[in-house]
Amino acid sequence: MEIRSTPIKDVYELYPKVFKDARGFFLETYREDLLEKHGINTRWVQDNQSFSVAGTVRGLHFQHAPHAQAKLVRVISGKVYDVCVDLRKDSPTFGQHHGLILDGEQHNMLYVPAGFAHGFSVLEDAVFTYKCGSFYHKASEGGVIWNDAQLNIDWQVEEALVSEKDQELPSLEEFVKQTGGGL
Ligand SMILES: Cc1cn([C@H]2C[C@H](O)[C@@H](COP(=O)(O)OP(=O)(O)O[C@H]3O[C@@H](C)C(=O)[C@@H](O)[C@H]3O)O2)c(=O)[nH]c1=O
Repeated sequence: MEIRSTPIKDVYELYPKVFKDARGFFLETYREDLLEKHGINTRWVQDNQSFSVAGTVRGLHFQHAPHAQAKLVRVISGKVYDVCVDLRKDSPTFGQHHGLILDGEQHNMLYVPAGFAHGFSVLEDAVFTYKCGSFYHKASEGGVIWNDAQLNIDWQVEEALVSEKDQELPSLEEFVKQTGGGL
């Protein structure tokens, strides 16, 4: 597995080695020792899975401290454009995002630290799965609107299918006011 740093500190892309043969393929989907080499010592406590039709956008989500979640995200089948947004107060890259294609061919992953909002758009019907470093805590859920003008994320979908809950998320500007500058 190759772990690559990104323009945003503490965010990593992971590319597992995929062994293909006549039966199909094999890959390691999680290696604690390799993540530890990058200072990632997250104790993963919850795994989630969702399925989304093409055109869906889920996000941008986070949980407030003390229930903030690191996430290790990947696609089992299909293709998404996955995005994390740096919302760490005082981070030099606050408000910047990192996006990449995750798909069921490369089986690549993104490590999203706590302090980031996360979301994805679905380019081909996708089964999405992720590990979480903290349990789901409904009262701590927060987010930023997916199509925020300041964030200016190119989601690569024409007509986005977005949940009612996600349509009501605040803008980045409102989020900054509410939180006094970030997470
Ligand atoms: C996230 C989550 C949701 N749920 C429930 C709440 C709700 O009734 C139903 C669907 O929840 P949502 O609409 O929030 O699901 P979804 O929009 O897929 O939420 C997820 O989006 C991506 C982008 C993330 O980064 C995740 O952390 C998570 O926030 O599932 C749980 O029971 N446990 C969980 O951990």
